[in-house]
Amino acid sequence: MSNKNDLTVNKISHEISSFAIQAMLYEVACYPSPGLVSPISNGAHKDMDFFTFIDSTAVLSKYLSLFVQEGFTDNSYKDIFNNIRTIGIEAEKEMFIKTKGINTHKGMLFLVGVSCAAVGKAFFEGKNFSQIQCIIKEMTSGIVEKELSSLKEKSHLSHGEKLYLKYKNEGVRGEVERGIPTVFNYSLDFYKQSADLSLNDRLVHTLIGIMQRCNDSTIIHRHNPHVLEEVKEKAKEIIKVGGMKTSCGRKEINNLCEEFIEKNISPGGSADLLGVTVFFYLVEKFMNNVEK
Ligand SMILES: CC(C)(COP(=O)(O)OP(=O)(O)OC[C@H]1O[C@@H](n2cnc3c(N)ncnc32)[C@H](O)[C@@H]1O)[C@@H](O)C(=O)NCCC(=O)NCCS
Ligand SMILES: Nc1ncnc2c1ncn2[C@@H]1O[C@H](COP(=O)(O)OP(=O)(O)OP(=O)(O)O)[C@@H](O)[C@H]1O
Repeated sequence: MSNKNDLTVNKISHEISSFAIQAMLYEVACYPSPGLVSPISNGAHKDMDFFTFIDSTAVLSKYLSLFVQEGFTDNSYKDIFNNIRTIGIEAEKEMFIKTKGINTHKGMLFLVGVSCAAVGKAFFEGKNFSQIQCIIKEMTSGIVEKELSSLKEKSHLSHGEKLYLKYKNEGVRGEVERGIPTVFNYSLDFYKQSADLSLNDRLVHTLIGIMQRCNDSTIIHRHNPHVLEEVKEKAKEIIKVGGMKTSCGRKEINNLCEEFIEKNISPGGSADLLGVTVFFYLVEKFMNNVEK
C-alpha cells in the first residue's frame, strides 16, 4: 500500500505509465476481437500482426512516463496539453520507425497520452479520480475547432481531417475534447460489471460494448457512416443476447470476426477506447488504495 506522502513524481510516473502499458497489451492480447489484430488473427489488417503491436508498445513505453511527469507540474492545463503534444509527435515518429510506417497506436497514443498527463496533474493537485475527466476536458477544450475547422489550406490531410471535412466526424479529437465520455460514462462501469468473466472474455465483452457507441473514424475512412451505424447495431444485438456471457453471444462474436475480415472492417477506435478503459480501471484502484 503506497502512502500519499512518499509518492514522488518518479514513483507516480512509473506506476501510472505501467498501467498504460498493461492496458495497451491487454487490448491487443484479447480474442476473439472482430476485425482487430490479436495473437490468433490479424483481423482486417494486412500490414500488421500481434508482434507489430508488441514492438510498438515497447517503443512507446518510454514516452508514457514523460506524459505523466508533464502532468505532475504546476503548468496550466493548456500548457500541459501543448507540451505532451510535442512529446506525442516525437513518440508517433518513433512508432512509425519501429513499425516501418504502419499505424499501430496513433489513436491509442493520443488517448493514453492525454490520460496519463491528466492523472499526473490530478496527483499534483491532490485531486481524486472523479475529477480526472474535468482535467481532460479543460486540457483539450477547443481542439476540434482549432485543429479541424481550418483544414481547407492544409495540403496533406490525415484520415481524421478528411472525415471531418466530408462528414463532420470529430473522431478521436471529439472524444477527447468531451472528456472521453465513452469510457467515463459507459465502458468503465460496463467493465466492472463483467468481473464474473475471465479476464480475456471480460476484455472482448467490453470491446463489443464500446462498439455500440464509438463513432469510429477507422470504420468510416475505410467505408462510410452507414457501415459504422450497421456495426453499432450489430454490437447492440450481440450485447442483447449476452455477448461473451452466453454461448449464443460468443457464436455471434465469432461470426462477426469472419464478417469483418471479409468486409475489411476494423473497429480500431473501439480497441483504443478498450485500452483506455482498462487504464482508468487500474488507475482508479490505485488511487483508492493510496492512503489519503
Ligand atoms: C490527434 C491525432 C491522433 C489525430 O490523428 P487523425 O487525424 O488521423 O485522427 P483520426 O480521427 O483518424 O483517429 C486516429 C485514430 O484514433 C482512433 N479513433 C478514431 N475514432 C475514434 C473515436 N471516436 N474514439 C476514440 N478513438 C478513435 C483510431 O484508432 C484512429 O485510427 C494526431 O493528429 C496527433 O496529434 N497525433 C500525435 C500527437 C499525440 O499522439 N499526442 C499524445 C498526447 S496529446
Ligand atoms: N488490436 C488492434 N488491431 C488493429 N487496430 C487497432 C488495434 N488496437 C488499436 N487499433 C487502432 O486502429 C488503428 C489502425 O486502423 P487502420 O489500420 O485502419 O488505420 P490506418 O493505418 O490509419 O488506415 P489504413 O491502414 O486503412 O490505411 C490504429 O490507429 C490503432 O490505434
